[in-house]
Amino acid sequence: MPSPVAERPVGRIPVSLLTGFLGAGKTTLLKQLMKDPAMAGSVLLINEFGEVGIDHHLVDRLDEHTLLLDSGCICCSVQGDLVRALRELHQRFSRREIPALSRVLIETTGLADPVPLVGTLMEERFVAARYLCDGVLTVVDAEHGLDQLGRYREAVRQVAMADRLLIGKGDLCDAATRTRLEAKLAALNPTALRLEVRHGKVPADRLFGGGIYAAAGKSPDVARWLMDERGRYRPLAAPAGLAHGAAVQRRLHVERHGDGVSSFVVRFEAPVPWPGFAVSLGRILAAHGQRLLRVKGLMAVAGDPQPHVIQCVQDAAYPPVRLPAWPADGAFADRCGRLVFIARDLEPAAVESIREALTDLPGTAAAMRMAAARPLLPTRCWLGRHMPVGSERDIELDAWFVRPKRFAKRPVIGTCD
Ligand SMILES: Nc1nc2c(ncn2[C@@H]2O[C@H](COP(=O)(O)OP(=O)(O)OP(=O)(O)O)[C@@H](O)[C@H]2O)c(=O)[nH]1
Repeated sequence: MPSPVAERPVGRIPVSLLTGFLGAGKTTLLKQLMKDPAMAGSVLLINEFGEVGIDHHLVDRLDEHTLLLDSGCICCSVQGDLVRALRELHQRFSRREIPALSRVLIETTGLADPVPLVGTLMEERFVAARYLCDGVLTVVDAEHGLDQLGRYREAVRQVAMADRLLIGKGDLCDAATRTRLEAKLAALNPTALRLEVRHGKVPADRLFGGGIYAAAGKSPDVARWLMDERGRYRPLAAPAGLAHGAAVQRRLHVERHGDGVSSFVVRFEAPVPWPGFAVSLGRILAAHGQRLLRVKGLMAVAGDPQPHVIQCVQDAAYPPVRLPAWPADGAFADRCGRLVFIARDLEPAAVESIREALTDLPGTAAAMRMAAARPLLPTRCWLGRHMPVGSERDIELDAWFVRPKRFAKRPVIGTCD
């Protein structure tokens, strides 16, 4: 019997929102999910915060069924971008330019407020007649989730609106933190099905088919938020000039997220020496981690033709992986490394010092001395002060670990499968 996910829907096309705070593990889940045969015929819409998109390079299925919503924050431009994308998708489907759609899956930015997205799916005339919102899937970072729920309104709404709470990074979280997280999730959303996700692995048939999205059964806040949302976007629907539209979007963005969130990109003209880069990034995370919500990018590393994917959340750096090749188009076609930073309340002087630290990377010997002085950097470059390295040939790289070869036990940086 075919899985319910693969069945051709009668009438409206089901749409699911995949949300979760910055770095929670949405793309990791998407990457796994897209390998599931049950997802055949589904279309992905990927939205990212920040000028340079990374996520779509990490999901293998990059074809006409993966669309980028790359003009900023999806929840603040929902009437424009999302509606336009769904409209075009449906028109292409109606003209038989693309095969039947079994489902649309929208990966939101980590800062997205799901309320306007769900509101639009349920109420925008064109969309609601052709699509149905059948689920909000929220990935929760077991390592940082509690802190994020305490500090960010967006994280609270993502959890409260969920039909499924997908708890990832359980391997990085101690038992006491996990117990407190579970209690917080139960208070915010007692009815959502909670599923454990290990490195993005969860069966597709546990995620979908929950029926039409409804506020009933969720916290009373959910119905109130959806009600408040009604009419909020009317100014955008009015025949307004582009400048006016952008101003309204900017106002909505500040209303939703405050004006302290910023994003900037650091571009690298040449491949970086890994030890100097790892130590410098580790020092940046240690100094600014609380205000750095997310750092991610692709890096060109000296001596390696493959791009390295860099992933950090607050002051945690995750093991880098290699992509098989540089993207052939888009911003990374020039094969220059770029890091996208998303920060909250990071003053301009701090941004400048981050840029400087990454522009002026230390040589390998200096990096080793710096690492020896700070052995607990988030990028754990390790080298005993009394174990001098003769030459770069003596150094082994193992993810963020940089050490003399004679101490290396495990293989070097992994690849993105
Ligand atoms: N140890 C561990 N790491 C994980 C797990 N899930 C995700 N990660 C890592 O967390 C980092 C961020 O994951 P992403 O999937 O990129 O997070 P995201 O939610 O898509 O990030 P944004 O789109 O920037 O909001 C990556 O380095 C992942 O490999 C997990 O279950 N365990």
